[in-house]
Amino acid sequence: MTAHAHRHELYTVDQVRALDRRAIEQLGIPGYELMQRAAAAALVCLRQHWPQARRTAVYCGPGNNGGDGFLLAALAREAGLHAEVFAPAESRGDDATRARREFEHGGGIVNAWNDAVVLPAVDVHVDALYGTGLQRALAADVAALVRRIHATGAPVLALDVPSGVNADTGDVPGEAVQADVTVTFIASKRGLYTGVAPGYVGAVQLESLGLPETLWQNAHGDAELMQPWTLPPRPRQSHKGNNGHVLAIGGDHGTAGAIRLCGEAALRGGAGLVSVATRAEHLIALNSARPELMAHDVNGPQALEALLPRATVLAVGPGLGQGAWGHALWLTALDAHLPMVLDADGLNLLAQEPRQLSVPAVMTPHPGEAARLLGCDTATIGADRFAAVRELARRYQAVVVLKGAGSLVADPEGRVAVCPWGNPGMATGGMGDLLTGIVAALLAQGCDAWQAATLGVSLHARAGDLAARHGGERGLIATDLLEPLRLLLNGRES
Ligand SMILES: NC(=O)C1=CN([C@@H]2O[C@H](COP(=O)(O)OP(=O)(O)OC[C@H]3O[C@@H](n4cnc5c(N)ncnc54)[C@H](OP(=O)(O)O)[C@@H]3O)[C@@H](O)[C@H]2O)[C@@H](O)CC1
Ligand SMILES: Nc1ncnc2c1ncn2[C@@H]1O[C@H](COP(=O)(O)OP(=O)(O)O)[C@@H](O)[C@H]1O
Ligand SMILES: [K+]
Repeated sequence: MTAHAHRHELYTVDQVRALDRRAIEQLGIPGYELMQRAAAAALVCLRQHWPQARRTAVYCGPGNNGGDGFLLAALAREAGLHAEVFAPAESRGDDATRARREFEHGGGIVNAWNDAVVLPAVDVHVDALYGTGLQRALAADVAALVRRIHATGAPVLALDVPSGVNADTGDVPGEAVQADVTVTFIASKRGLYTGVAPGYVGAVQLESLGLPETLWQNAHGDAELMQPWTLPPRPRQSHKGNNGHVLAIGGDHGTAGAIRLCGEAALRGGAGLVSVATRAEHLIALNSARPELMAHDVNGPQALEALLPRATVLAVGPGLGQGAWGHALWLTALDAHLPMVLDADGLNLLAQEPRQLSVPAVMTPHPGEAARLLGCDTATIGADRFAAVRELARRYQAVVVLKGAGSLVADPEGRVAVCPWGNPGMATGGMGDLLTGIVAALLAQGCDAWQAATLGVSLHARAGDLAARHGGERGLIATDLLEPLRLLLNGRES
């Protein structure tokens, strides 16, 4: 393991607990010392982010997260800051109880919390209510406290995890603290990076608490955080035949846009040739809008079969529909045994008619499509996106992208990568069609399914961020991503 390689790894709560135990038992560092180090690191973080802050309020829960908070308050007082502590519950456990006493022995006062308490005017609120031990939705009185904290408008530093966020899954079963900064200890918790959690964590800062690198050796996480990379430059002698031929299949009546976006993204993703198999009525518009696309009138399976021998990768689904035309093309495409990306109605048809996919295959469901494929509702998908994406990959023996904030990619063996890029400007029609085209183009250029899916997701999300940086999130449209995508693909923008 290279230095700090664990920083790219994401851990489950159980794995984090095992690391804590390892630090205590194998390195001989007592839990209370870890708590002291966490508090010290949190104070440094607070002063870095809010150097002018003089008045703070620290909200301490019953467990060790609350213990971190008491010790932070004690250190803040020693450093000359005003730190007012509110504890909605009694402390439990030796370390948390000891931390509370240490704060009180230093002259600190612990204010009980009830609805009548008036929150002081502070520069920063510190959330030490719950960390990795959160078991369920915040109780009504704590949820009310959280709302009152937010209503003050002052910034919030969350210790380890914003309270109310499930650090394992990224789910928020009730109310949660909306942090500006989350300082997280020892290891990155996987739940902070996907689903609704990214809306609560703010900037995440990992503090390793001075623990030696040996702690993480042979203690791999459950998932990996994607790192920015791209394909190497093309060989000078490259010709279009070396770069694959994507055949995009879709665009039923009224949905020509979806298949055009997919095709254009495959071109900008570097495919050597891109053909589109679609309805006759779309040909003129497609040809005039993007002459580089080879648009074919495909009225049924036979016409599609005629195109298959020249294709190296299929992109199946954007605008395909679920009618007789779409279904017939879908069956023909799946029987072709070519590498493929399956999206949109390609996935909806699969949900209705489950079958084995040829290898390599990449599936790109959003949570709604994932729910149809797994026969559950979208809330179940959101409650544990890691479990959902793994189950899809296992069941269909494909690489699966579960889209949405913090997109996940899983392979059938359970490997998972998490995308830290992307923004809400991308929540607009057509963005998914682009991803399908990009992943197909990468498969066409020789990537395996895992590489194509992870690189495709990362380039797509980073292109979204680059486009939003220039023009803002609202009003961002799918085609805005095509030029930044090309820059990123060629390593021209980081
Ligand atoms: N271990 C270490 O070495 C280090 C740990 N560190 C810190 O410890 C944190 C983990 O501490 P923790 O395990 O004590 O869990 P924590 O989140 O404080 O809560 C547990 C308490 O809350 C309760 N409870 C849970 N959910 C609830 C709910 N919704 N509503 C009401 N109650 C609820 C639960 O009670 P129960 O559900 O069991 O009845 C239990 O009493 C970690 O995030 C980090 O900050 C650092 O100091 C570095 C070293
Ligand atoms: N809030 C967000 N943060 C990050 N990425 C997002 C967000 N909303 C949408 N996206 C991304 O945009 C794409 C939307 O795809 P999809 O839902 O299939 O849209 P469409 O079907 O309209 O093309 C996905 O890649 C998704 O991850
Ligand atoms: K917290």
